[in-house]
Amino acid sequence: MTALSVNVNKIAVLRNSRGGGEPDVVRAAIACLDAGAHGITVHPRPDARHIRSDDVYALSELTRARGVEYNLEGNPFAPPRDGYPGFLALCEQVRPAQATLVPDGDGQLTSDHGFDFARDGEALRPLVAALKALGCRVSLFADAESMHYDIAAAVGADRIELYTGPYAESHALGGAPLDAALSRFRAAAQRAQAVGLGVNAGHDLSQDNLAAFLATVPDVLEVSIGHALIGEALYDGLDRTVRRYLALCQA
Ligand SMILES: CC(=O)[C@@H](O)[C@H](O)COP(=O)(O)O
Ligand SMILES: NCC(=O)COP(=O)(O)O
Repeated sequence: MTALSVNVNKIAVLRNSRGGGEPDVVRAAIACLDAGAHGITVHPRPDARHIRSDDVYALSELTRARGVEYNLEGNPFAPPRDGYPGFLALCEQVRPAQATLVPDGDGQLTSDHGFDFARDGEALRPLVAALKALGCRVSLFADAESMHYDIAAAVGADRIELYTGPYAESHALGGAPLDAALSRFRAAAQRAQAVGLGVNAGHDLSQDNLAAFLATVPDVLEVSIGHALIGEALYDGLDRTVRRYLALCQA
């Protein structure tokens, strides 16, 4: 079975658009967990465009109280700034069950690539060690095309998270592009698993494209899903939407 971690960034986008506290990120996370989600993901960004440090702390308390996985995603190389203590400092403060390192910058609309392990491996090694010393499982955001998962394993990572944005784009095209993407992601998961890494997946996964992905890519341990899920929940509600994703994860 694949675990579902719901990313609640988008609830914070809506809240921040007006200031104040509504919609409430913690209340939304509770609704997802009550529906059976296995965990909660957030990806705080240094510009605080959505999730802020106080959300990270509040969701840490919630996930700890509920005994579910907390997956904190972020760029470990982004320097601290006012209101953002840095990814490692946040992890020290809340000790998430899983820390997912993502090589993205403020200028990006959203995450759009994984690590270049041949280039970044040695810089990642001490960060992975520090996070593991805090008790976090460490996952590294990775492109399906990477031929260097062995380096991710060698620097101590437990898992990779396959960046599924390109898969979602190919799924929308269907036909040969979809078949090629499915083969590419299947081969990527197999290469990672062959060097001892667990495989997570995320970005732009949706009710439309998730089933084909999970049916083809072997042993995906966790998917983290936010943008599509929160959008779909506007029509159907969080409870029903999360339950539909869970059914897809368990199929
Ligand atoms: C790493 C990843 O794919 C997600 O964490 C995604 O980047 C969510 O971030 P935004 O909600 O800021 O787009
Ligand atoms: N790690 C991916 C994630 O948390 C959610 O990505 P998206 O579903 O918002 O694209």
